[in-house]
Amino acid sequence: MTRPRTGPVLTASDYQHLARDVVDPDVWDFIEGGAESERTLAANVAAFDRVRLRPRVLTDVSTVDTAVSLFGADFATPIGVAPTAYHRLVDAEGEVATAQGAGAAGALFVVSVFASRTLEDIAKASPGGLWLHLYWLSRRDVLADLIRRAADAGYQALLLTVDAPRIGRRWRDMRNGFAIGADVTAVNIDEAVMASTHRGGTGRSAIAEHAAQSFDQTVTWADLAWLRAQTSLPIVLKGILTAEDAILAVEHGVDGIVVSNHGGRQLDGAVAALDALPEVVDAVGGAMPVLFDGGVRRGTDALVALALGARMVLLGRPPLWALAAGGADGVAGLLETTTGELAHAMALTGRPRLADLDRTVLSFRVGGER
Ligand SMILES: Cc1cc2nc3c(=O)[nH]c(=O)nc-3n(C[C@H](O)[C@H](O)[C@H](O)COP(=O)(O)O)c2cc1C
Ligand SMILES: CCCCC(=O)C(=O)O
Repeated sequence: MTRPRTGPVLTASDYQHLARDVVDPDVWDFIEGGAESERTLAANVAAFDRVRLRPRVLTDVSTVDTAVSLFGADFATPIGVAPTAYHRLVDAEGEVATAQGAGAAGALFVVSVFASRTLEDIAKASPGGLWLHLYWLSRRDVLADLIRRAADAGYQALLLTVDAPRIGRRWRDMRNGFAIGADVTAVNIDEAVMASTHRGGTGRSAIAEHAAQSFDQTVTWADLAWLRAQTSLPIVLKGILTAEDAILAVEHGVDGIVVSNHGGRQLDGAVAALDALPEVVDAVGGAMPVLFDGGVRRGTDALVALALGARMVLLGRPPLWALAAGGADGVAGLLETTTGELAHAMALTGRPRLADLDRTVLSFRVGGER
């Protein structure tokens, strides 16, 4: 995609180019990179390029409605912000600015457990809906404390990421000896738990080493009962790619799932997120909302995922590009732009309501389905 160096910022790709000029090269690799050969990272984006749309005509598209509600909260857009760690790596205000931008756009913001601003400061600054993301840390006392703080601060749901019992082998980070700079910390977790994230070294990623030390790799479906007992907030699992696991999620009484391969950062060679979406939606059969992330870069991408049955789509890297390029205004601008593209695509496909979006809008086969 080409872009003028100056001039209006029209697309997510424009924010990406602007961000590249201002972000430290090692941080850029951390953001942009995926696991190993980055095949799944590439597949996520390529999957959208295989899809073409079947527009219907002569429907009244004078009003297009992108509003959606989830767990009793209303959002102006079905395009939200996925959990990503350490926003202060790219902006001094970090997650506070992201929350302001997402809230201004009426979008959901899922705050990473590795946020670099406190949950309370983010909540105070946020005019919109927030969820808290968790990794299953070995220290259950730390988890229980985070869950209590999230509820107290008004977070509306918990999102547990289940595709990262250990962190993917991200060659870029390993080659860079990537570590989190001393000025950026995961302030919501004990410094003692987080100390190793600051210690890089040749051939090693400090983040991966930290996860190996602090994540509980023994966790199974049975442990979800412990989480359920900690909170009355909805619990959403992120990182489901198969019908088998979707059915287990329903059986274990979770409240929602996110179809995701972690933006190609975990299992290299995993199925493209879009290709996994139809089988998961079909397996869930409407029992709970299915969300989606991975490779969404345009409104038409969001439309495709929504048409396959996603209730909401999340963006991972693009909000970081926008935050780096323009702070809170950048994040709001990105979400408003992408939502505008979605609304435009809904009008031009003759489907002015989200409820009108179904698989008849897709002409190419995705994940073995239409
Ligand atoms: C820099 C970065 C940090 C991330 N941190 C987290 C995290 O803390 N927890 C998590 O579940 N996913 C994390 N992710 C994955 C995103 O939530 C999301 O699944 C992925 O980025 C979506 O793909 P996309 O970047 O193509 O939109 C991270 C992704 C990036 C790029
Ligand atoms: C230790 C976890 C780092 C955040 C993460 O999940 C990612 O980089 O994808």
